Amino acid sequence: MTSTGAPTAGATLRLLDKADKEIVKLDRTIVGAVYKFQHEFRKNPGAPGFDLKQLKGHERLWSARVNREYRALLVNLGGNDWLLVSVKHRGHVHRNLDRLAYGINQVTGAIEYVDLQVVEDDVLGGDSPAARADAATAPASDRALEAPLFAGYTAEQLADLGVAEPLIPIALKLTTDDELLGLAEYAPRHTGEVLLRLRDGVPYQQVMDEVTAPVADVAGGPSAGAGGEDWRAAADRSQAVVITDDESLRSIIEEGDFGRWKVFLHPTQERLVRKRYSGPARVGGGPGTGKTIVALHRVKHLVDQLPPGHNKPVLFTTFNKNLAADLRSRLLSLGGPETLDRVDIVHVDQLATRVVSEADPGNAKRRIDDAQALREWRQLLVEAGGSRWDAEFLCDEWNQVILGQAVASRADYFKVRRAGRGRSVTRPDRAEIWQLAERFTQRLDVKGLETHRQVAERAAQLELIRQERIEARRRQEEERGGPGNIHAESGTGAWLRYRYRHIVVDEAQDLSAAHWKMLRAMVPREPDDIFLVGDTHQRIYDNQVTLGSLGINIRGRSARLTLSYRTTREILGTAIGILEGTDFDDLDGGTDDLAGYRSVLHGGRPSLRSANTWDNELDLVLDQVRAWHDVPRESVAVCVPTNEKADEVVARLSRHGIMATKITGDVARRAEGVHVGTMYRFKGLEYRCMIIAGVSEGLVPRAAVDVWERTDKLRHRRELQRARSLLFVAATRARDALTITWNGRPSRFLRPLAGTTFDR
Ligand SMILES: Nc1ncnc2c1ncn2[C@@H]1O[C@H](COP(=O)(O)OP(=O)(O)OP(=O)(O)O)[C@@H](O)[C@H]1O
Repeated sequence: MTSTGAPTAGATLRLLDKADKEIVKLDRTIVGAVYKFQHEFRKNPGAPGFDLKQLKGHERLWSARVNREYRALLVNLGGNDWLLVSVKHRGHVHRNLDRLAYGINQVTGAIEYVDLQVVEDDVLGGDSPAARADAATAPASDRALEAPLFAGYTAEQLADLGVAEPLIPIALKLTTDDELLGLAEYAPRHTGEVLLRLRDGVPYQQVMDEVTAPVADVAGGPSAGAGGEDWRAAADRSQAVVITDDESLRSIIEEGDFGRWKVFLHPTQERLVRKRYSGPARVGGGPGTGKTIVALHRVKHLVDQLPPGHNKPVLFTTFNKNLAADLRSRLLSLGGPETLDRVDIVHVDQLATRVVSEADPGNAKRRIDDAQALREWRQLLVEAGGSRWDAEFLCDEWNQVILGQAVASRADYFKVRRAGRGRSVTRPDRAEIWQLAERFTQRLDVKGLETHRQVAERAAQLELIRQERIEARRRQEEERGGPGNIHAESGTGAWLRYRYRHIVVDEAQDLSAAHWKMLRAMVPREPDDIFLVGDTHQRIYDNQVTLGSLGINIRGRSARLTLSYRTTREILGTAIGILEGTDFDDLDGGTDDLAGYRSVLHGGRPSLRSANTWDNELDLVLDQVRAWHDVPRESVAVCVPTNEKADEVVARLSRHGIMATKITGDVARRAEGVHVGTMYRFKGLEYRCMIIAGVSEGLVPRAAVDVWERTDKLRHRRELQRARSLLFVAATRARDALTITWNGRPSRFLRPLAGTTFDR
């Protein structure tokens, strides 16, 4: 090893993705020494205590002393710019100098580091077939024992896909899935993704298109970085984070997996976050692919581009109050108060309420949701002595047709198109329905009630009027050669302007047409105006829209994330099984699917368990929760189809000394004990261990749904789809373990999982 005239000024220190995972496994005292090390190293890497040395035979790899026993391994990016790739015992470093491999990936252009000794010893197990086969001394007969998993590919083909070069010989010798999963856990992330996709049987070209091409693009094409000279630029393309203060490393290490999203964006996520879009953009993708993470980073990115000020030109909105509260705390953790100060975070119905209250400050009506509105319809029909129409149909007609298309009069209702409504109605039918709708609105008025949908429609209209006024003024001023979109409102002297400069929407699949109309009118049609993330496979409210027809044109600005960070491959397989045989839309009149959806995480198979009665099923739930005794209670959830069942689960767990809390609209993430709730409540949340109970025929889907089969086939299909998506959402909340239980007949949605082990 050559000693150097190491620099004396302060240094930039970055941390490579996965080095954190290695550090976290070290003894606590060593982790403490690493914190101290990074603090001192950033001040002066040349300080004698570090004994900074270039490793023998390595052009860019250096070692620095963390304590007596441990060494930090650092890649020098040029000058005083360093990348921390590993912390290892000094004995290991000395013994394995020729086994430490690093370089710039020829395809992704990112820096990768691999300790081949660790791969063989820890990942493959020193005596695994692959490790044995890798050793030059291994007898040929051993190597022939099992067929290698990637026998059908050449080293060159794997290299073209971007598999880390030093790992290719090992990859080609892997013979079991356990070895492959071990390698994927350790290897640079892209390598793991490629190999797992190939192993899943995905054709070579498809892996190239779906996994490699999106990342190769980031590097500016497959050969970017091939010269390998510009290591700083390569570091920018790598999954690495600059350690700016003492807290940054500590927060990654101590928050474990929960803190990684803040720093290690996948290149595909990063690109979506930073891109300039010429108009509205949409990011789709299956559960747990980081859509919310992308939305959070996007908001921060937009704020970072703003000129200084004290206003809030960025709106960050989502479907409900709990989710909005969650976005607020995560944005605070990501960007600090400076970011939060420039962002209006509010859920979409609250936003609509704000608009309506501003226009009509005296309005003291109480807002009710769809379920309460349906109850009002039922009562109205009882009081009216019945009708040919049932409450569900009328409620839907009122929401989708009368409110949805802003039908203001009887005459308009006679003319309105009812596209997408399964049951056709004649002119006399329309007269009858209109009369009932009028009675319904009067009833709400008298009771001082207003549905969220009514508020959203009214807000949309108010915002459209406001937008027309702004645009009219803008045109006038342009004619006069005046300024942009700030205008004195006639008569009042007040300034009238667009409410926001950028809007970012999470859970976009559940917003209604009225919500979109309102949002569209709140931002000028300029680049980066609307950025929405969502997954139509997770739509659990009946709000199918075509964004293009609502003035939100996402054509050509639509992307999809496919790598799940939450769910294991095993859970994902079960969840996808639930959706079998159904089609989904893309929010814009086309179709969407989960092609390429995958995970590199690995865990136990979901357990499917049946009981004779609900009471016995409650015992199964209790046993399962007890079996997860080593998991913090707050990371365990039980999800059931009805409120009553949620109460019963809470009661059963509590009776046996297990703290449990029912999650409601007001209580979610921070509730103490095991979280219990109906499926709707779990939207957007995640847990380490999850039980979905009560998945019996008659409950999932509700028995009432099949009534539509005879009278309204379209509606029947929609209701089934919604129930299926609800179960899908629930199943994909689980990070590590999933148990599904039922009593009596299992739900028809579990049928595609028949191949899975059903435990009795
Ligand atoms: N780049 C990343 N690095 C580490 N963790 C990540 C990354 N991206 C996402 N995650 C983690 O993956 C999990 C899922 O992310 P997120 O909630 O954003 O997914 P989503 O697509 O919005 O999911 P859903 O549609 O199910 O609500 C979270 O725990 C998040 O912290």
